[in-house]
Amino acid sequence: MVAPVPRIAYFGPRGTFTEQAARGFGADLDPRETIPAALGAARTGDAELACVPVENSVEGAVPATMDALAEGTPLVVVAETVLAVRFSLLVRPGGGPVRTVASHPHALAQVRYWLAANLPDAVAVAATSTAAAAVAVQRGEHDAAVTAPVAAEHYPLEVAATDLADVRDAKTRFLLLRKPGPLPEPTGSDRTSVVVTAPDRVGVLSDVLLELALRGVNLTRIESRPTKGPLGEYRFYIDFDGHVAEPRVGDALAALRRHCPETRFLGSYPKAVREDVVAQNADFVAAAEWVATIREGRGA
Ligand SMILES: O=C(O)C(=O)Cc1ccccc1
Repeated sequence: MVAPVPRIAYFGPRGTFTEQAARGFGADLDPRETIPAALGAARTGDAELACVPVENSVEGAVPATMDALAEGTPLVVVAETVLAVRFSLLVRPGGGPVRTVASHPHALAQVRYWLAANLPDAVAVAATSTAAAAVAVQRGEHDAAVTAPVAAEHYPLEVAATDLADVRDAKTRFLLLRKPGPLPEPTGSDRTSVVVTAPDRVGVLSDVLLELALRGVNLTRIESRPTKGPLGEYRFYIDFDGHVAEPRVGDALAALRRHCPETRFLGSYPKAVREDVVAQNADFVAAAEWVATIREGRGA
C-alpha cells in the first residue's frame, strides 16, 4: 500500500510565494487565507503540516508568524526552505491606468523605489497576501498587484512587468511545521528555535546569551516582539546552530528554561542551506560520560 501524502496547509490563496515554498515540501497543498489559518489547520489536524513565511532578508520578521508560534497549541518546525523572491506586476488584460497597486506589506516594502520610479502616481494598498492582491485585481478592486511569478499561472491577469526588486537577491525563509512529535534526526547542519519570555530582572537577556556562548552555541537570530500584555514586556525569538539531541545544545536549552520558565521549544530541524557546524560535541559527550561514571561509583 502506498503511504498517504501528507497535506500541507499553506499561506494562500493559490499563487503566493508560500505556495512556491510548499511545493518543495510536498504535493497535497491546501491554501488558507491567513497565516494563523494555515497554522490552525495543523493544530486541529485538518492538515498534517503547515507552511508559512518567517523572515525576509530585506523586511525582516513576519509578525503574524512570530505571534502565532508563541501562542496557542504548540507547533514545532520540522524543515525550512529559503527562496529568492522576485516580483511580477499583474494587471487586468486591457485594463486602464494604474491608480492603485496592491500587495502584501513585505512585497510593497521591497518594490518601493521601483513603484516610485515607474508608477509614481499609484497608491500602494496592503493586501493579506500577494495572491490576495491578484484576486483583488481580477475582481476590479485594484488596478495592479505585486505578486510571485507563480501567481500568473493561477489568475487570468497580464504580466505587465517582471523582476521588480529594489534589492537584488532578496531572500525569504519559510517554515514547515506540525504538532509536536518525533524530532527530525540530527544532520550535522541543524538549527534550533525557541521563544522565551524574559522575566523582569536585571541581566536576564545577557544571562540567556551567555548560556549559549559558554557552550560554544552559535546564535543565528534574535528578534523581540511585545507579549501584548504590559507595555515593555517582550518575548525573544532565538535561533541557534545545533540540534537538541546534541549534549551542548540540550544543556543550553535547559539553562534557558532555568532563566526563563516560559521557554517554548519551536524545533530542531535541518538548515535549508547546509553549513556544517564545527563539531564541539566531543568534549561535552566525554565530560557527561565522566560524570556518569562518578554517579555510578565507577570513577573519580
Ligand atoms: O504573500 C505572499 O505571497 C507570501 O507568501 C508572503 C510573502 C510576501 C512577500 C515576500 C515573501 C513572502
